[in-house]
Amino acid sequence: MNERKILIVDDVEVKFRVRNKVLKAIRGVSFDLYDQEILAIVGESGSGKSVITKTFTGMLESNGWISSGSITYFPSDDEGNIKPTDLVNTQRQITEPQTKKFILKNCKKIIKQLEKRKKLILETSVEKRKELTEKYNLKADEIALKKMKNENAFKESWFSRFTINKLEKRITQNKFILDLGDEDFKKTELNKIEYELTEVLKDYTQFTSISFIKKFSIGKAIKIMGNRFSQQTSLTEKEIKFINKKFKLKKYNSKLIMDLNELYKELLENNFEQYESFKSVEDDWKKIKNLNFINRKRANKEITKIRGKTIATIFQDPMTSLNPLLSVGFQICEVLKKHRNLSKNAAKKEAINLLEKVGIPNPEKRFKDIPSMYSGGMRQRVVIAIALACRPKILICDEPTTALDVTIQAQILELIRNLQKEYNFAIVFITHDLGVVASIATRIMVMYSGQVVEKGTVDEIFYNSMHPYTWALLLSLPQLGTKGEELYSIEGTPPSLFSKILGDSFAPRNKLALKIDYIHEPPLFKISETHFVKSWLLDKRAPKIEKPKELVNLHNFIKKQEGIKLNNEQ
Ligand SMILES: Nc1ncnc2c1ncn2[C@@H]1O[C@H](COP(=O)(O)OP(=O)(O)OP(=O)(O)O)[C@@H](O)[C@H]1O
Repeated sequence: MNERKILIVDDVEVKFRVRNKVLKAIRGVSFDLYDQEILAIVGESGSGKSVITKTFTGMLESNGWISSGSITYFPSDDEGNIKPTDLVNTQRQITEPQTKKFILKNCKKIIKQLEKRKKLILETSVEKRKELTEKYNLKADEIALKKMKNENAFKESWFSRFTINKLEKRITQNKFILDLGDEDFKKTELNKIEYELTEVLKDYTQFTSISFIKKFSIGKAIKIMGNRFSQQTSLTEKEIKFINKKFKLKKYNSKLIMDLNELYKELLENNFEQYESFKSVEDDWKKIKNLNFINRKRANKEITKIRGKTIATIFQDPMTSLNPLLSVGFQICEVLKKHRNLSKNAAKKEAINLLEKVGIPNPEKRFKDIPSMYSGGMRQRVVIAIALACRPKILICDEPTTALDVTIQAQILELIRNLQKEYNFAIVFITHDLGVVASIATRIMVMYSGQVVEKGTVDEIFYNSMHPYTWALLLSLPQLGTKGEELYSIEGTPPSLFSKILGDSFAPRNKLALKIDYIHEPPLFKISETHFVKSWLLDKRAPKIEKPKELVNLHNFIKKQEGIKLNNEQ
């Protein structure tokens, strides 16, 4: 495997706006993609396999956004120079105004609610709590009585229904105060609020837009502070006056300004140890500062270039990428002319060459045919030819063989593998079928409810997997089934991504779940340089669990099987 990283994805979170609610589809995903490797992403439907790749192809739907994390892409140009590109920042610039508006509105709403809760907890004394409990218990009784006594009238009267609803709502809202028992409970509740506040502020800061005049004064204040921090010299009287007047006294409801104010205090005391924190705030500032019309246009251009040219995608349904009314040859030529600046004749010659490369018989003749005149497998070959026309550095294969029958599936896999060897691009191969990736991948990443739960080389995943979810995926391999018996399937369903997931998201479906799985999220345990597992079972204190017996001899079993062949065993 080539050691050069072509993509670094670090702690990425993706959210979607769905009918005024927020769904968190990706929850802190990190991985590296090496040049020329084949990385497979496996997991059930909805685990986030497609969404994570859309973050670097710039194809996130307009209701989605990357709420935190970084994605750096290191493509090399024709001269072999590498120019790192910050894909998160580029995409942030092109987030739809409507989505941006929603993010800010939603953040403001949550910040307000959290601040209110925090204030309530801090201000509510034991006596006050008692008084409230009595009052609301009384009200609750009152409502129950009213409902019971006057069921019909309640149904008919809009006003009484309205009042009772309002009262019930208020009781639920204040319920957590009534439930606030001892000081410890109060402290945990406050910690939770603080955590949630930092989370929303992360989003808020990234999408806040600041007026030109404010931008100027904040920018100048940051420049002054930057100089003082790096030179380790005190602020002059004039500088203090400027910051106090123009910036410090202003209340911008933003985390960045709050952080800057803290750092300003440190500077006033000549404490220069906070330089690192200052630099990270300065980085955040650069992102906010750049959110403007010109940069939006520039980012749009850059994303189109990346999307079309250097990172290409093949989808499950070839018709997603093909125009049914235009000839296949014309469609390939268009790409060649646009992305490789070829003349009409040269494009035609190259298109026929590509059709031949992907195994279309009689390419000169088939050049003029429209997609419906091709079979499913042949159409997928055409899509691969279009992807190749762009000379991609990364090829995303999103379930490219799922809709095809088994023989065609094997042929397409073979084709992708051969082309990868010839053209030396990296592949991210998405599938829910571990059997398919076994023969093609160098590394496998297992995803569950928007997180990576295990990643390793193909050998590590097949012969030494340690996460119960990976075991379940392996056990569902059709090749492991016994004739006449029902195939293994994972019980239950993944959690809703609309609400916050506490602890290990797989716990409710995992028979081996420990108590801690329901409380704390497990960290990613490092097993080897290439193998990582996100499960409390790997903690020193956890009971020793053996993997299912069916998987113990998987090595021998696979060797005997026709269906699966690991990539390194060819
Ligand atoms: N545009 C969108 N709006 C709202 N939710 C979305 C959107 N796109 C994806 N999601 C949600 O994000 C989650 C992850 O979706 P994703 O398509 O990545 O799953 P997947 O693992 O690729 O599954 P599949 O194999 O079914 O494609 C799902 O819960 C999905 O409903």
